[in-house]
Amino acid sequence: MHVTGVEAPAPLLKVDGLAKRFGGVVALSDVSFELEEASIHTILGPNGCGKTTLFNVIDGSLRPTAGRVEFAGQRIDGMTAARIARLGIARKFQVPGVFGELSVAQNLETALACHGGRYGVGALLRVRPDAVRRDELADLCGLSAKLQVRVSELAHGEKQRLEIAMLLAGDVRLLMLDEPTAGMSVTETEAVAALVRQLRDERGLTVLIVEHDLHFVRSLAEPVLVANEGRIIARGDYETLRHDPRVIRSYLGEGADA
Ligand SMILES: Nc1ncnc2c1ncn2[C@@H]1O[C@H](COP(=O)(O)OP(=O)(O)OP(=O)(O)O)[C@@H](O)[C@H]1O
Repeated sequence: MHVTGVEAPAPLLKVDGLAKRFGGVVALSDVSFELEEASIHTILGPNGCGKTTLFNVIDGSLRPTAGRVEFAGQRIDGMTAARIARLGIARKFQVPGVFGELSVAQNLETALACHGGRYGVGALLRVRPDAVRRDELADLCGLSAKLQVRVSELAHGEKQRLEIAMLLAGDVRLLMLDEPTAGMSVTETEAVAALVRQLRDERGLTVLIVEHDLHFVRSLAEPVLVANEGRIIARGDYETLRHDPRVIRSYLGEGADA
């Protein structure tokens, strides 16, 4: 619905006509979509459909062959990954990027010191940790009772949540998560879904997730983008999309009871 005279808010992320080729391989082809601020979207799609390439272009790891990416009204394709990160885009890879030999507290303090930007690497050890922010992040990822526990002793799901909290030590507006629930139990998966919703509801974060776990996508109950052969072929809520013949043909398969 469009109400005359009422401007829709500008999207936080705008992807327009994006294409990426690797020699003769077309990884992305005319991909366009927008993400509103404080929204959660999941990207579903078969292996090789271009999900990772899309993340790589958004976070500046790759330059697109054509098209543009705008973040908070600013064109970012072509910027370095470091500059894009400073603008407020954070990406979590599938394998938890945490320091196993350090405690939960030390991991969070390291992330805070790095994102502070005021300290050189050498000063990291001398800087007095911001205990208030550290404890706030520990609380966010549900690890307040495990601050002194060595991270290698945490469960897989706890490590994943810890890394998300570490990313939030910086000023993040868009969080990109690559299969955050891979290898998790149902309980752990639900804890990640709750955390993602909390980040959106309490911090106004925009979250873009690549995920194959349909239980997670379903329990999240947020809009889904379906990718196939380098294109976004459908967008909507999962309960509608799972009956869409294009989505069944390209991803879910006939007879899927997802
Ligand atoms: N650096 C590269 N050089 C050549 N081809 C590439 C490169 N990166 C990706 N591709 C190709 O681009 C296409 C999209 O790959 P991409 O990794 O983005 O898909 P994906 O949806 O993330 O797959 P998966 O779910 O398996 O991770 C594939 O055909 C892949 O082989």
